[in-house]
Amino acid sequence: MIYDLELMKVGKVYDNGTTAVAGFDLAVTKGEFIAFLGPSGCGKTTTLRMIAGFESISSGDMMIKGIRMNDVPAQKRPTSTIFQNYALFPHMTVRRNVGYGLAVKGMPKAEIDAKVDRILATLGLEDIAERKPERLSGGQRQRIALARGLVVEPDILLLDEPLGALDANLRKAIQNELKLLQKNLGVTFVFVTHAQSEALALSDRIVVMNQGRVEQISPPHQLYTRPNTPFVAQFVGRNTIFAGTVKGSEGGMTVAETASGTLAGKPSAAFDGGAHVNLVVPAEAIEVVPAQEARRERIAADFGGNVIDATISRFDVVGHISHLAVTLPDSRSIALEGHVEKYRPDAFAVGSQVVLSWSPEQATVIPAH
Ligand SMILES: Nc1ncnc2c1ncn2[C@@H]1O[C@H](COP(=O)(O)OP(=O)(O)OP(=O)(O)O)[C@@H](O)[C@H]1O
Repeated sequence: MIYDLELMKVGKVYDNGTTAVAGFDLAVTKGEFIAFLGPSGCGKTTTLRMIAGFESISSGDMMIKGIRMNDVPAQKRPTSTIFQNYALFPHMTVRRNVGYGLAVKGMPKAEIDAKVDRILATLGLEDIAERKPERLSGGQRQRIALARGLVVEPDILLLDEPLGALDANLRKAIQNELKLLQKNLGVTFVFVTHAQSEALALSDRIVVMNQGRVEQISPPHQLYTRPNTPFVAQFVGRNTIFAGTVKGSEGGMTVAETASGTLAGKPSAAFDGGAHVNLVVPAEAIEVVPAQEARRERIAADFGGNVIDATISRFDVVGHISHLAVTLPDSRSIALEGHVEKYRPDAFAVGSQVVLSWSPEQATVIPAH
């Protein structure tokens, strides 16, 4: 199979000796929307720049449509890049900004005009075609940058935090537009972000990076519900992690002994008895029951043994949502929420005892390291 983009053990060591990226493996099919997600400094931008050709590749191979690109200069690669600041030319009209990439390639004017008109129409920019970008809104400038990237008909569009300069509401609106546009055009997008909500909302698959390495590559839902590593469990979603050692297996679930008792979850790999593991429990999976109502054994039976005692340490109602904080016996605090009908203020007073439980299916057991 020929992929649109392939990274094979790609690495980057900067001249000062900094290893920014190591052993990066990824295969992207045509039309996929891929996000690189990770904390500042994890190597997302470096990887994007190596794909674009703005940064040399220190080791490994990078292929686009089966052709090795390591030594192909940036302007000869079938990629376009959109930067966070959009890098628009302030003195040029929108139309000239969008057509610039075609003009430098020496394309005849009539052909440029036809392509520019088409992309301006696709992005709803016809009405501002003769204006200059400095007089336009952030959202409009973002669309112009997108038009400029797409007009050259790249195989792969590379986007470096392209929504970072927009305010929260506009960001949401443009996210939806971007996703629709990408699906309609069928162009492969590789997108860098440190905002997990953006990666989860937009991508077909997310590459989570940490200290120059790939931690996990998964579709959003899987990444959110089934983290493979302790880093991903902490970085994505709202998970509580219980460290423990494996006792055995029961009905396909791994049972582990933890400081909070014997807990069970779905294994992410095969574990031997005694193996050090982390049991990852998403906040969404946790049920809170007042202790006086709680018939502990019944709940333990219903939830495959997963029961922990806790104390309510905060309770606020915002609109129709109750926001709870519960304190575990080991002093950790977990923030939870639910409809006010489910978590009623009178039943969950601050200081009252509660029982937390979750179904083992919804917890994931991962290696501790
Ligand atoms: N030109 C450079 N020379 C030396 N080191 C660099 C250079 N550019 C980046 N680095 C280092 O490489 C590592 C990865 O940086 P990179 O910019 O790729 O991370 P990032 O995940 O994109 O971060 P951010 O979200 O802050 O942009 C960091 O340790 C950074 O300090």
